Amino acid sequence: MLARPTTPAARLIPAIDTGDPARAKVLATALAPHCGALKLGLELFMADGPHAVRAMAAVAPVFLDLKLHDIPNTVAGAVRSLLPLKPAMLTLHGAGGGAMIGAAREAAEKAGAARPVLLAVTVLTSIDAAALAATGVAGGPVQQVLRLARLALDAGADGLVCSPQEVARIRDAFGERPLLVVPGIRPAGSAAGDQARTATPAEAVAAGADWIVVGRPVTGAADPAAAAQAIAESLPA
Ligand SMILES: O=c1ccn([C@@H]2O[C@H](COP(=O)(O)O)[C@@H](O)[C@H]2O)c(=O)[nH]1
Repeated sequence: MLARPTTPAARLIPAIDTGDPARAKVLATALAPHCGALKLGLELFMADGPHAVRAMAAVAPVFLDLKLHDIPNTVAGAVRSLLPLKPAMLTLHGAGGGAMIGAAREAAEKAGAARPVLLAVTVLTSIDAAALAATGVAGGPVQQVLRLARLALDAGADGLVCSPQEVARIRDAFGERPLLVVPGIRPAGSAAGDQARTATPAEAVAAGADWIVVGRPVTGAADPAAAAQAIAESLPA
């Protein structure tokens, strides 16, 4: 399994969000020397599938963010189908429940020591308190993140995806054991876009994030490698 990062640069996971495989290759090649892993999500996977994963894995560990969410049997099958691609990290949706996460863990164990880190997505970082309430969930984002975190960790998830605004509360409740991967990161002065629960890279790491996921502030910069380096340099040692 991918080990916890030990240097500031290794904490950074740029999100390679593009449907253009050629652009993805350019970004991955430029950013690989400045990060701990590269995130490949739905946009690129829908466009280029397993080929994109193999191409990215040739330059850096791959955080495959597909947010699997289905009945346990189907998610276990999806995990088995993904294992030959050797993703370093893989996301499941925490709202899929304990049986789904347990089935995913059992399927992932087939890869032995090389299995991917299994991360449960809690409450998407684009969702604010009002949007969460509109889905019928009682309590605010922090309460729901802690509820889903307990369920996921008890069911066999290695860690969680949460916003920087819940990191300290998760550390208080669950200690150092869960691996925390944190999107919703915005360097000072950068546009929030559709992200609702945000913090700066340094704030997220100071709160206890293991990895930070940064997409547009890096990939939309004139020099993505320089933007990644600047973020790494802003992090506590
Ligand atoms: O709750 C979540 C889960 C995943 N993401 C992903 O992270 C990146 C963030 O990109 P930005 O451009 O920095 O906003 C993106 O790939 C999301 O799919 C998330 O933002 N929030």
